[in-house]
Amino acid sequence: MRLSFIKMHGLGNDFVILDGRGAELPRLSEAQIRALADRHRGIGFDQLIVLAPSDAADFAMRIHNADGGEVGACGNASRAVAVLHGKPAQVETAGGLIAVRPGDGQAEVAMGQPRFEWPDIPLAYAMDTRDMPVGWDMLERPGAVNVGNPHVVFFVDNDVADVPLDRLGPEIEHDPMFPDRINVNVAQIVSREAIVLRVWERGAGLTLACGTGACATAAVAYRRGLVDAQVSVTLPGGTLIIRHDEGGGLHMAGPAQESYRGTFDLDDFS
Ligand SMILES: N[C@@H](CCC[C@H](N)C(=O)O)C(=O)O
Repeated sequence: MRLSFIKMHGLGNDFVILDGRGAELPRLSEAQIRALADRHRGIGFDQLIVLAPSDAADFAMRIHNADGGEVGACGNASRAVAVLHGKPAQVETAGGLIAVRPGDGQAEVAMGQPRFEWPDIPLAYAMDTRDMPVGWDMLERPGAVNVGNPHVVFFVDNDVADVPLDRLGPEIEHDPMFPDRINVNVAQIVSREAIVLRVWERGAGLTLACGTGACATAAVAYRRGLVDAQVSVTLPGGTLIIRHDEGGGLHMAGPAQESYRGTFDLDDFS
């Protein structure tokens, strides 16, 4: 079966989007998604995004990591989908309803309320999620939050590039403390308005940017009183603006672009 796809990215975090809003698409297996995600033998992407009709919103967005697993949220893909849709919309995700508003080559997303209760992250057992009494090597006392997907956030004094995230990221992602695994954020607070961030993404590894990681980091930093309600978060792929509204809801703004369109034969990836 031949399928059309749209390749997009947000700050270099890249996606293959299958648009099933008009016609029903076959459900891809985890093995098929992994094969498609392979950057040498497949198309290559960090996340596969499948758009579908929704009874609860304008449309639904299903998100799969490169390892095939389905997850609740993807900030950068939400902006990409907003740009593709071309007008404001409510979008149903497994992590909840979000509202997207596209602009010229960029989009804003109302991501909803951050959740800080330990069962909501989830953690394996009760713990203060504002300042967790745990550590891995030089990464200590993180905060945790669920912004539609689970994140742990470490703050470091030095350059985030000095942290061996390729080694510590997978170790923390798979720690039994996180029963659903976890996205691992390492952040440096530059000022009350600016954060520098690197992210090891659950199911995708090191990416050039993670929108939910930026939201999670801003939320944990704001909860600790380290930053103002609006902050810029600079990742290897570029900068996002994250804002807390008066009700505590998170808003993300930043660029997203289409790269190219193509087709593939699903039988080649079975
Ligand atoms: N790249 C994304 C996050 C994608 C999902 C994440 N890896 C997870 O497993 O929850 C973003 O921009 O937020």
